[in-house]
Amino acid sequence: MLSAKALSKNHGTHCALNNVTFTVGQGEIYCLLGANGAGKSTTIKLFLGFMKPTSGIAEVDGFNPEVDPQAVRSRLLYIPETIALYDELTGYENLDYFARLANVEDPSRARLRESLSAAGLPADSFDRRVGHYSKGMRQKVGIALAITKNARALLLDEPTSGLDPKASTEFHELLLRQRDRGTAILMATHDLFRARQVATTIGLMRTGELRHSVDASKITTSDLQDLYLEAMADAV
Ligand SMILES: Nc1ncnc2c1ncn2[C@@H]1O[C@H](COP(=O)(O)OP(=O)(O)OP(=O)(O)O)[C@@H](O)[C@H]1O
Repeated sequence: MLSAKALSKNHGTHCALNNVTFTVGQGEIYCLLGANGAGKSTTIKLFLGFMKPTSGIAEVDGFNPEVDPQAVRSRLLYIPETIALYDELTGYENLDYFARLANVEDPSRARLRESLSAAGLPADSFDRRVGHYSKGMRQKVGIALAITKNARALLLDEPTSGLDPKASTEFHELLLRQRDRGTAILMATHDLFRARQVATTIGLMRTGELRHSVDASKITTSDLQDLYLEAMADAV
């Protein structure tokens, strides 16, 4: 579903991403781990078409965002560290607005409310202004949009940064549910322990390179931590 093929990105003489190749299939979670500046966000932005690769391709369901931006956008949902919502609108109104923007045809009230509920928002919050939502609740509106839109892939850039442990646990449980619906999930994170818990595959990045791609079911948290530290120490 998501396929990075020899993906490279330079900013002038600075190489942000160097020949990165990996795939994320339907029903898989691929977590990108790495120090600040390793190239995680760059990878995500290339799939979104927010920037153009210097070489290589970031394909979404066989579509290249440079060639078929509409086809790519209709398949993806992006959740950044802090999701941008209209604080003056309610959770329901935000979802309705963004669903229409995403070309969901005539999203019914019942469907939108079901999505908010499936994303773990309590019914009494649907009609409250989002300005009064916690950060965890705001991120859930993003998941509700993914559900409404039936997004085939989720791109997440440190989505649980700043969430308390309970909210973070809930959010990761939601991701597992989306995975089980067949969604392909690519997530940049600094949370090694959560990555080990939820990922199908973990990619360890440093200075623009994908140093290791690890089957999450075949590594202990302690071994992953050692591998991470080893890869990062190598960068110094
Ligand atoms: N628009 C830009 N112009 C120049 N350099 C950039 C630009 N965007 C990113 N970079 C550089 O590219 C490299 C990769 O950045 P990127 O944001 O992908 O890292 P990251 O792994 O997501 O880091 P973080 O964990 O801090 O979010 C960094 O050295 C960064 O400074």
